[in-house]
Amino acid sequence: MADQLISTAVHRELPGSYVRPESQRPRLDEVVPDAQIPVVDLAGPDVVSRIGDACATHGFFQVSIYLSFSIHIINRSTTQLSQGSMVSGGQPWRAPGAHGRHARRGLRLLSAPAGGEGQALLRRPGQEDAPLHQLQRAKGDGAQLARLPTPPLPPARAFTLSWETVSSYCREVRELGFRLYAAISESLGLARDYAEKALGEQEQHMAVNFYPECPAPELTYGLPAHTDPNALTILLMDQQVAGLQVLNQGRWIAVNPRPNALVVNIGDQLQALSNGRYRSVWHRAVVNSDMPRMSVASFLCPCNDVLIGPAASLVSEESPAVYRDYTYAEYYSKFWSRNLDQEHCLELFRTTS
Ligand SMILES: O=C(O)CCC(=O)C(=O)O
Ligand SMILES: [Fe+2]
Repeated sequence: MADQLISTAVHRELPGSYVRPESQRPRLDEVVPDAQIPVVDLAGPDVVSRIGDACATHGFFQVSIYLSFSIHIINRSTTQLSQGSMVSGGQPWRAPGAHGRHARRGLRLLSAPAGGEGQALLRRPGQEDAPLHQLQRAKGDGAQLARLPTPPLPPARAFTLSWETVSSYCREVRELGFRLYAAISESLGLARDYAEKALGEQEQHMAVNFYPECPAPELTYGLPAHTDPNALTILLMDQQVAGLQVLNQGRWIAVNPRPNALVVNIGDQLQALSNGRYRSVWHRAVVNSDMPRMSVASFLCPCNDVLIGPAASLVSEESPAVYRDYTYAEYYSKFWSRNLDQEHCLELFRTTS
């Protein structure tokens, strides 16, 4: 038990508490199945302008990458999980303490059986070896998770990964994030180190999302529509099972997994910094009836007390500041004090002029 990362219930019937009211269901028949979000090859031509275009039009893109060992292993693990096999070896996952204060909030373990509701656990430093069922539910800075009701938690599935694999994955994704910050800054006409400096010392949070197969995907969500409150998110998706959907020009489009690619999206803080030119768009995860799905999200988060607002050189008489300055701490607490699928949280920070 102690070395199990994820365990969850498999429901044969969708429990009533997960059934969404008619008006809030995903309407899967209206989703565009084969739309493409932009793909950027970091080793290819015009990287900066392609990233800039993607951030302005979709807020989402896929980056083709060379699959390093750690990315490959994690990729294979998430995919094998959906195929029903176990992956084992080395130490279990634990809070990435090697990143010290960058990982203050620990590793979020989130299982969302068949709904926007689910088990939410936060593995804090010092709790690494606690059996999953004994972990505290998230509190304090993880308050957003603590709102979720607890489903039964039999140890149905598990996998373990070595500590070295997880920590080198965290490091590589962080480096990729900083490369992307540089390209994003340049595409806005800012110095290449603008975003990295303006957002202060970055925390890196990771979420492992596990979506069990669901008998009635049309009645519920894996993760309801939301925007990401942080600056930049890098998502490793199951290679076999689609589930991520993105709102584009008023329609939900399915993001189909690509081999050797990670999905990147602009979070609310880069929308603010770009004075609204780049978009932190609504996205959601749906479940499916045949296979479970897993995704691993890495969130680059600004320093809590740094002042965030539109970059000065993007503000002019013709293009006044769309948002007021605020600290990330203020933003973050506002974000989680509302329902996720209410209005875009940045609207609450709009300038009145
Ligand atoms: O599982 C997915 O595809 C989406 C995950 C996500 O949006 C998140 O963790 O914020
Ligand atoms: Fe998200």
